[in-house]
Amino acid sequence: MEFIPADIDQYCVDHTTPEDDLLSKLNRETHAKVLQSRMLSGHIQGRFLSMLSHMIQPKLILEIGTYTGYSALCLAEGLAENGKIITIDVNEELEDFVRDFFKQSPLNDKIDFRIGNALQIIPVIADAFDIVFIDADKMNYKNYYDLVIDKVRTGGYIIADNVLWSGKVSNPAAKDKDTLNIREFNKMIQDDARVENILLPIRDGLMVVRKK
Ligand SMILES: C[S@@+](CC[C@H](N)C(=O)[O-])C[C@H]1O[C@@H](n2cnc3c(N)ncnc32)[C@H](O)[C@@H]1O
Repeated sequence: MEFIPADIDQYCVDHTTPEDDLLSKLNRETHAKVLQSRMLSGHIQGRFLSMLSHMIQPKLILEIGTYTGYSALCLAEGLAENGKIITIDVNEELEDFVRDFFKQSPLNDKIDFRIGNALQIIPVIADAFDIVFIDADKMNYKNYYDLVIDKVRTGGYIIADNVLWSGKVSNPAAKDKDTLNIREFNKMIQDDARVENILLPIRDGLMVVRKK
């Protein structure tokens, strides 16, 4: 679902810094070779994640849901010197594809790509995160949030993707499991006194949360 008219969307694209060659190739190859290519963040959201990362200059980013690595590469662009991004995905079938793209990036040394279930990997990470990007299975968004909130430094950020779920969140007739999960997640954030938050209608909706 498009939230803004196609001509305005195109105008935004035309007035946004283009993807670099590697991201453009990754975008193309994901669409040509990988199932469910809609999951890739894409140009505008990728530039937004990169911009946020440059503003925050994080030392440590956690990404939950690598897919083909597009958003990991965008987030890595703003890392502080000696900064690192840990990105986790459960899908081992994509591992070679993703590692091949990471190796072509000058940021490869800053990317710690882990294959496995994020629910099991996050509890054994001891460091404090400056940014967490939640972009995996929707039924576990609340669990991911609970797992990371104490590991985010004060003043750090959690960003969650797809929180508008193609607009279904505001349609009372939509009662499928993922919609209910995302709705509950959004309410949980809205009611959490430990954070302040803004829901931005970028692509499928980004919830940006700052830990007080
Ligand atoms: C929406 S895609 C991520 C897109 C990517 N962040 C981007 O913007 O290009 C969601 C990914 O989450 C992964 N995933 C689902 N459940 C997971 C889990 N329990 N642990 C780790 N990754 C998981 C899927 O394999 C899939 O690749």
